[in-house]
This record gives sequence, C-alpha cells and structure tokens, in this order.
Amino acid sequence: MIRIGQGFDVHAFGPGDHVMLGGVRIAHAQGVLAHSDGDVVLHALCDALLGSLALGDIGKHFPPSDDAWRDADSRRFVRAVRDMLSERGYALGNADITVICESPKVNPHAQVMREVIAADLGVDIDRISIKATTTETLGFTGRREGIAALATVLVQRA
Ligand SMILES: Nc1ccn([C@@H]2O[C@H](COP(=O)(O)O)[C@@H](O)[C@H]2O)c(=O)n1
Ligand SMILES: C[C@@]1(CO)OP(=O)(O)OP(=O)(O)OC[C@H]1O
Repeated sequence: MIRIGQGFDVHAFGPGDHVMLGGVRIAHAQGVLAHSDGDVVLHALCDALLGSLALGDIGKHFPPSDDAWRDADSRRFVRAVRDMLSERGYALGNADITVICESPKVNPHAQVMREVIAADLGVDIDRISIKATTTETLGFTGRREGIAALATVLVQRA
C-alpha cells in the first residue's frame, strides 16, 4: 500500500546571521523567528510524513509550548517522525520539497540538504528532491519578510 502526504511551513525573518534549511546552516543577513531552529524544510517534511499516515502535525507531537523543543535541532523531529512511520510498517518512497524565498539561494546547498535528509530517513539520496523558487518579488516571500517550504511525500509499506 502506498500513501501520500503534503506539508507546508513558514517562518518570519528576524534577528540573526544564519538560517537552517534542510539541516544545513546557511549564512544569511537575518535569522528566523521560531521556537525550534526554524528549519522550514524539515518542518514541512515532517508534516508531509505525518500527514501521509494521518498522524496529525508537527505541533501536535512537538508543541511550541514545550520547553524541550526550544532551539531544537529539527533533525530530531525528522528522526522521530521516521520512527513513527517505521513502527507502523511504513518507509519513505520519495520526497519532493520546494523552498520559497528570494534569499538565501538554495541551489548551492541543495546537495548537502539532500544528503542530510536521506541520512536521517535512512534512504538513498535519489529519493530526496530539493527545489527552490522566488516569487518574483511578490507577496511576503517577495518582500523578504519570511521563508516558506512545501513538501510532498509518498510512503510505502516497508
Ligand atoms: N531562494 C532561491 C530561489 C531560486 N533559486 C534558483 O533560481 C532559479 C530561478 O528562480 P525563479 O524564482 O526566478 O524562477 C530557481 O529555479 C532555482 O534554481 C534558488 O536557488 N534559491
Ligand atoms: C517545530 C515547533 C517545535 O515546538 O516549533 P517552531 O520552531 O516554532 O516551528 P513550527 O513550524 O511553527 O512548528 C511547531 C512546533 O512543532
């Protein structure tokens, strides 16, 4: 049996000198406002994986009200969600992720992001796709107010 899931996440830019995207630290003129490390790529991925098995969303499992997740490395969420799927007999088929922002530029970091995500999910790198787009200066991403990510996954019985 195969199932699909989709996820979406946004974080506003705020003070700082880097953003975390796909588990990779990228130097940037601003950081993001978040309870955890604010990694929109990994948050959208977690929501897609959770959604594929109708397990709720990231905030249900890792509430922003819980100090345990303050400044947390979002790779912890990915590995925990992977284990939730595995306990139910499912593993990732493939993931396709789109990052939406004017900057930072994602493509120079996409390969390392794929390696990080593939390692945490225990799959070959060819199952992980990272893409990026601007919104041609339109909307909140176009005004450089924040960064967004979309994820689609297919999961299958292991
Ligand atoms: N944050 C981003 C945004 C875009 N890219 C790459 O640039 C290409 C062109 O973007 P457009 O929005 O003008 O279509 C896009 O296809 C990506 O390859 C990027 O790396 N980082
Ligand atoms: C990741 C969590 C962890 O508390 O908080 P944030 O880093 O604020 O990120 P968000 O995308 O709002 O998801 C909710 C939470 O699960």
